[in-house]
Order: sequence, then C-alpha cells, then structure tokens
Amino acid sequence: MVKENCGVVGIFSLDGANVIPMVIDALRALQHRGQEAWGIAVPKKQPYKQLGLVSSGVADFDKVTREYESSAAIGHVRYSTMGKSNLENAQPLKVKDLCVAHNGTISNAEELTGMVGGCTFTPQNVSDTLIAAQRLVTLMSENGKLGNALSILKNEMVGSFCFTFVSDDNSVYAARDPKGFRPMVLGYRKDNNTYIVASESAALSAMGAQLVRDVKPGELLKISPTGLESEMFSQEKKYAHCSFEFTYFAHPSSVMEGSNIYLARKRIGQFLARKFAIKDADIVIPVPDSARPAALGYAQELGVPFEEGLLKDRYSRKGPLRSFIEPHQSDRVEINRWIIPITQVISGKHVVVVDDSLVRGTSSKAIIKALRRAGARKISMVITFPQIQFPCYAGIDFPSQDELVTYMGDGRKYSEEEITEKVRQLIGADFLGYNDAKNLAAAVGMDENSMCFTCSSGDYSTLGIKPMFKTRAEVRGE
Ligand SMILES: O=P(O)(O)OC[C@H]1O[C@H](OP(=O)(O)OP(=O)(O)O)[C@H](O)[C@@H]1O
Ligand SMILES: NC(=O)CC[C@H](N)C(=O)O
Ligand code: SF4
Ligand SMILES: [Mg+2]
Repeated sequence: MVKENCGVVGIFSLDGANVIPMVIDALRALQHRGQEAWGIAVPKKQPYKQLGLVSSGVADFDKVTREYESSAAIGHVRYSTMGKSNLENAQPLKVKDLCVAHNGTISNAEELTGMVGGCTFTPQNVSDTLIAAQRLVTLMSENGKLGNALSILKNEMVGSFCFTFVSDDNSVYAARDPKGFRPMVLGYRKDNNTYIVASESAALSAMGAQLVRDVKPGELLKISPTGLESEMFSQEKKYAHCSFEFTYFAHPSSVMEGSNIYLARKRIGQFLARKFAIKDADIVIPVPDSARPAALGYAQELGVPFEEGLLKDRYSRKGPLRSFIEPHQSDRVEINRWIIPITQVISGKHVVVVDDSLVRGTSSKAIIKALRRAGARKISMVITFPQIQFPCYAGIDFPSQDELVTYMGDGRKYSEEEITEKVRQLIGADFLGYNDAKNLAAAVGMDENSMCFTCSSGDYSTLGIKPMFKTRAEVRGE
C-alpha cells in the first residue's frame, strides 16, 4: 500500500493574476516526480484532471487557462501509490469545499477508513489521499481550523505528506509532515506579487520565481488575500528527510534543505570514489540519466576518464520516461531494454558503471547485459545509495521486501556482504559496491540523523512502527 513521490504545487497571486499558466509550468518542471496523471484545482470548481504527461495536454492549455482562471490554484503530478493508476484517483481530489494534492503515503489508510466511514477498503480502490482528505474535513468540522485538524491527523497516521490545498473561500494552504520526509519549498514572484509552494525549487525556476526557503517540517502555510501566514502544527525536532531524493528522485537543478542536487550528487560520486578507489579502471560511465553527476564526481576524484557509454532511446514509446516510477514491471523492463551502449567506448575496457540506486535490479540487469554485448572486458558497478533491504513506508514505491533484488526469500539471515555477493552474481557484474549512509550524508553535508535511511537500516522508529512485512500482492492487491 505504499509508494509515493508525486509533485505538488500551490500558487496564490496577491495581485490577482491568473496563476494557471504558472501552475502548468510548475507541473512540467515536476514531471520527474510523477508521470501517470496530472491535475489542477481552483476554488468552487471540480478539479481538472488528465492521464499521462503534462505536455500531452498542450492543446488544451489555453482553454484550461481561460476556464479555470483564478488567482488561487493547486496542481499535482501523480506517481500512484494506493489505488489504481486511473483518472478517478488522479489528483487534486475534492472533499466538500477543500481540494487536496498530496505527495506522500498514508500507509495506514486502511485503518483510517474506519474513522471516515462509507468506504470499503481494498488495496485496489483506496486512495490514501482521499482517506486523509476525508479525515481532515471531518476533523475540521469538529475542531474548526486546518492546523488543529493536521495536529490530530499527524498522530493518527503512519507515513508522510506534503499537502497543498485550495478551499472554496479562496485560500491556498500547504503543509509538510513533522519529520519532513518529502521535500517542499516556498517561493515568491515579485512582478505579480505571487507566492508559490512546490515540491521542489525546479518548479520555481520554471516560472521565474525566487526560492524563499524550505517549508519547515510540521509547518502549515496559508496564503490568502491578506497575505502569507505560517503556523506550526507540530513541534517535532527530529527530522527524517528522505535520502533517496538526494541520489535519485529530485531534479538536479533543485535546491533541497540548502543543497543543490546536482552538486550534491557530484560530491556523492567523489566520496564514493574514496570508498571504492578502482584504480585500474579504463573509463567511468553513468547509467543515464540520474547517475550522471555522481559518475562525473567519481571519475574526477579518481582521475579516470569520464565517458558517455550508454544512451537512452528518447524515441521509443516510453523512451523519455523514468523506468523506476512506472507502475508496471513490463514498462520498466521496456524502458531499460532501449538503453543503447556505444561499442567503441566500451569494447575491451574495464568499465566502472555508476548508478544512483539498485532497487528491483531491473535497470542493472539490462545495463550489464548491454555492456557485455558491447565487449566490456571487466564491469565494476558502484551504487551511490546504500543497499536497500527493507520496504519504504514513507515515500517511495517499494512497499514489500519480495520485490527488492536483495530479497533471498529462504528465511535465512544474510550479512550485507553476502547479499552484495548474491546481487553481484544476479546482475552479472565483476564487482559491486554500495555506498553507506554515513558517506552519503557527509557528501550531501547533512547530519545523518536528520535523514531517513530506513530502507537500508530497517530502523522504522522514525515512523513509530514495527512493521509486519507483507508481499507486494498483499499490499497492492496485484
Ligand atoms: O534497480 P531498479 O529497480 O531498476 O531501480 C533503480 C534504477 O531506476 C532509476 O532510473 P530510471 O530509469 O527511473 O530513470 P533515470 O535514471 O533516467 O532518472 C535509477 O536511476 C536506477 O537507474
Ligand atoms: N506519489 C504520491 O505522493 C502519491 C500520493 C498518493 N499516495 C497517491 O497514490 O496518489
Ligand atoms: S525508507 Fe528510503 S526511500 Fe523511503 S523515505 Fe526513507 S530513505 Fe526515502
Ligand atoms: Mg537511472
């Protein structure tokens, strides 16, 4: 029942400008966070929603801009986590007079359905966002304000959220969960006196807005005709910013918790080269696209030539898409099948191939096969994220152990080294090395204890649970 990482945006213009074109630009800039569906909501209307990429709706942009004209709006790009990847579950969702866009996972949505009533839970039909929104609206009718409702919901729910809301009374709200699992920033555009809240600063750059700051974990922002207001609905001090954002999810141009993602990835590569100094390598190549900055950092640190040895086929059916966030395994395989090696770069060489993560192993299996076909003499693979052995319940789409490449399934306890060796054999590399949490946090320049590493450590204390691992079939009903 757990996968996530959508992109959310909320915009309010104090000068009364029509913010719809800005929402569209922001959603396009957040496309890497969700490629299944997108939508926009304004006060007093049902949300506008479409399946597919934002760019595929280009023919309707003018019409949407006219028909949904508003100085207050929210938007969403979806990477489905609970509930089918269909139009009904696409976001924003509307409950009474509140529209909501959600990045995150409410992993105990099943439990919460008991509190909202009228909903029969099955992993196929439930949308955690809808359950959370229904619960919030109920809590608001009992307790008055959104801040009060969030301070209750945070104790009832397990998981993570960054919400943007637009209400029929013409206000935009944004809230970030108390641990700050998912990213969220506040921006401002001077020329039309407009505040923007978005998952990443890439969305601000896309519309010529300035980054003001990160939204604080546990903070609720309200933007209305009287301006910007902030209140804290939680006083939590121990944060758990998702470390996976820094290696894979976020856009390289974004600034997150004060660090630019491209530069952070380059440093992660440099630090990884100190951990695995493969001095007899002939070339260093990235797995396109997200590992590029890390591979560059790795190569520069080691003094080994950086080359582009693999290219994504951007003309194939799913060519421009990210494979990992596709909902179906067949599409993940298809995207990786069309990564083309350059034989003249690879042939006869000891290649260090750098990737940002090894989760289900779909990508590495395909990549190493392609490098062998292109005549690589030796293949060493280094991964900028630590070994993933445990499901994520706070943000990314691997809700079960059985879908992970590290899962051995025989009930025996394996050491990290033994698992690395098994995975190495499975993907067909000559060497496999994973980063570790300490090295990764040091490269980003953050305190390791303020970051989430649950999927590698198995320590679920930040979520306050001791999970009973389920299979993907049980969790997703697939
Ligand atoms: O082990 P896996 O389950 O295959 O997942 C990890 C791979 O998937 C991601 O790439 P993706 O194809 O999503 O796109 P990108 O690198 O171009 O962003 C990630 O960068 C790894 O390459
Ligand atoms: N990726 C997300 O953050 C998804 C939000 C929500 N859980 C959904 O399934 O739609
Ligand atoms: S468990 Fe892993 S993927 Fe999930 S939020 Fe934590 S670091 Fe990110
Ligand atoms: Mg990749």
